Amino acid sequence: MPRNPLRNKPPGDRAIRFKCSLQNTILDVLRLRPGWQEVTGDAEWDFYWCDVWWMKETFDHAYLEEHMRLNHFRNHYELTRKNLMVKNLKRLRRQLEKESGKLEAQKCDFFPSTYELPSEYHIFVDEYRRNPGSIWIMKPIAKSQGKGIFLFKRLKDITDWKKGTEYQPASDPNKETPETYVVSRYIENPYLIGGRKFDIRIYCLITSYSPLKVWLYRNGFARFSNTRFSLESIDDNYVHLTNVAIQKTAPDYDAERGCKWSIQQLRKYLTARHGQEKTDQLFNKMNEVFILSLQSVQKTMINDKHCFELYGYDILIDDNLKPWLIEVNASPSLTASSKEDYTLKCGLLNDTLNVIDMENRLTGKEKRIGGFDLLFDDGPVYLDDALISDPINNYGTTMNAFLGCANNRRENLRHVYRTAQLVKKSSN
Ligand SMILES: Nc1ncnc2c1ncn2[C@@H]1O[C@H](COP(=O)(O)OP(=O)(O)OP(=O)(O)O)[C@@H](O)[C@H]1O
Repeated sequence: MPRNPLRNKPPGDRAIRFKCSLQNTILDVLRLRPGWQEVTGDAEWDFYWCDVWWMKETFDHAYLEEHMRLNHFRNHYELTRKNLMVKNLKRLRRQLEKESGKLEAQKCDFFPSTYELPSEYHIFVDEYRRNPGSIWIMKPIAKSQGKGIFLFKRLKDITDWKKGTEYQPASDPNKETPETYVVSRYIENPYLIGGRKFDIRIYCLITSYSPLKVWLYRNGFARFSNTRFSLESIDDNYVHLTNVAIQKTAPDYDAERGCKWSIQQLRKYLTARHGQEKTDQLFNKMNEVFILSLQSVQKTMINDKHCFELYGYDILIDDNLKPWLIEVNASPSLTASSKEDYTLKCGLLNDTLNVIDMENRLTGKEKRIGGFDLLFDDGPVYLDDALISDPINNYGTTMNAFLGCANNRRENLRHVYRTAQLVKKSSN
């Protein structure tokens, strides 16, 4: 019997040959990995950190040997394209409502009301009219780093924009149809720290969709806006968009400070202000967001044992301590914006490679590998008490939520994961 059922190790004792399409921390990590050797061009490889274009253009024609591993699933975009993510989440909500009732379906209300434009324009207009005075945010589905995003209040802003050059297919001879956008309810009551808005980046590593196996990274970060939050100036992206790509162009941006907090810092702050229980509830709800969103695409994803995916989740917290899913990134930025950021990303990537285990060192029974905790393995994972120690550093385990009430811990967790269990049962 092989020790690890995935049996990644290439035959013989030769080096693990890797290819890498990116020129940032991942390349540094791969180059420093003992026993790994870089190959380029058409050379044969065992491990390829590719870009999403390679998946689209080449994967379907490539023959992959048993031990080869790739960092994307073929149709990763089911979760990472803004319009498809919402379509899949809406479907999950409908399914839960039909099978388990409205109350369970409400557990899926962690994404703001969203419509695809132009295809759902009329449904959006009905919703817009039912919510007079609300603020909406428009985002092109195929762009990132805040490009093309704007906020609006009046329907007229949309009609004017539709007439404008960005939307009109005629402005680009290669475009036959208008660019697809999503329009979402803008979360007008974000949780503020020092008067500033922030969002949270958390990493989840999926090593299989069937069965679903999810690893959660304990070290994420909060990204702050450089400018105090206000709803007066909805045209000011520095106030409303917290992505680093936008914030780093602000005139008073401090590159070394980088407007970032570690998750541990954030957790300490929230615990001091709201107490352990409320903070734990927030982090448990986030775990539920990760699991339900992944379950929403589980059946649609083309599972392939050669593939894994490191998703970057963007979560916004509102002033009621409710987490909102903003988007999921298939290629979360691996470029470091500061020394701390470089350390975090190198740690994340090294631990990712440790979980993928090309070296075939694991038994397959591990629940914690480096900074990763196993969150879901065809069902919620309950870590052994020995792994539960420091509530601040153990954010990802969910167990920490119940320190101090050990007897209730499992019961509470079962409650948190009830919906995930229902989804699993109904998918079988
Ligand atoms: N519905 C919303 N309510 C409030 N703020 C939002 C909402 N959607 C997005 N934002 C803000 O806008 C920023 C950019 O949004 P989003 O991440 O969807 O765009 P993007 O261009 O794909 O960015 P990324 O660089 O993360 O790929 C978020 O970081 C968040 O601060």
